[in-house]
Amino acid sequence: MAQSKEERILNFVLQNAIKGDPQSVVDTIDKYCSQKEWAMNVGDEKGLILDKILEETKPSALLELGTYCGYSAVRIARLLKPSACLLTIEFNPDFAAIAKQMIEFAGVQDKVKILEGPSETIIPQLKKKHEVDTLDFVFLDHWKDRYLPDTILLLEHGLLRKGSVILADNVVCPGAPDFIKYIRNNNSFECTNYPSHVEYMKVKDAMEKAVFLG
Ligand SMILES: O=c1[nH]cnc2c(O)c(F)c(-c3ccc(F)cc3)c(-c3ccc(F)cc3)c12
Ligand SMILES: [Mg+2]
Repeated sequence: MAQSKEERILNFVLQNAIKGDPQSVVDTIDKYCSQKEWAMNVGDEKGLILDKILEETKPSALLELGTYCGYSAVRIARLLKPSACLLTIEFNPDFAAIAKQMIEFAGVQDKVKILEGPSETIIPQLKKKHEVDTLDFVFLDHWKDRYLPDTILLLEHGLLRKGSVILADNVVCPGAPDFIKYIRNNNSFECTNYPSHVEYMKVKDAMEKAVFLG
C-alpha cells in the first residue's frame, strides 16, 4: 500500500529528529513541510504566537481540537509544567495513529492524551469520562465549520471559567466567519487578532484569541 503524506512526515521525523526532544520534532516537521510536502501544521510562524500565548497563560488543563500529525500537541506539551495535561481530539483514525507515534517519539506522552472521535460527541463527555473540571486553554485547529458549534458546546457544558483562553487558527484562511462574528459580538469574550500567514506559505492568515470573562 502506498504511504500517506502523514506517514512520510512521521518517518522523516523518526529518521531525522532526536528521540525525546520535542523541539527537534517540531523543527524536523517544519523542515519537511516547508521543503518537501506542505501539510496543515500550525507551523513555525503561527507556532511562535501560540508559544507566547501559552507562556503568558501558563495553563494546566488544555484541550486541542484537531490533532492531525501531533505537531501542535508536541509544540504545546514542550512548554507545559509536568503536572499539566493536554487533551487532543482527532476525528480521523489514521491521523490519530500517526499523532500517537509522533507524541511518543517526542517523549511528551505523559502530558498528552489523544481522544479519537467527533468533537461534538467527546466535548460533552469531558467532565464525567475524562475528569476535566474547567479548561484553562483551548486550541481550535480542526474544521472551520465546527469552531462556533464546539465553542457553544464548551460553554453549555460549563467547561470554561473566568480567564479561560480560546485560541483559533485559520480565522482568515480558510476563515471561520460565523465564529468570528459570534465571539467578537459576545460581551463575555475579550478578543485579540494576531495577523500571520498560512503555514509554510506567503498567504495571509491570522489567529484569534478570545478570553472568557465569565
Ligand atoms: O482544515 C484545516 N484544519 C486545520 N488547520 C488548517 C490549516 O492550518 C490550513 F492552513 C488549512 C488550509 C488553508 C489554505 C489552503 F489552501 C489549504 C489548507 C486547512 C484546510 C482548509 C481547507 C481544506 F479543505 C483543508 C484544509 C486547515
Ligand atoms: Mg490550522
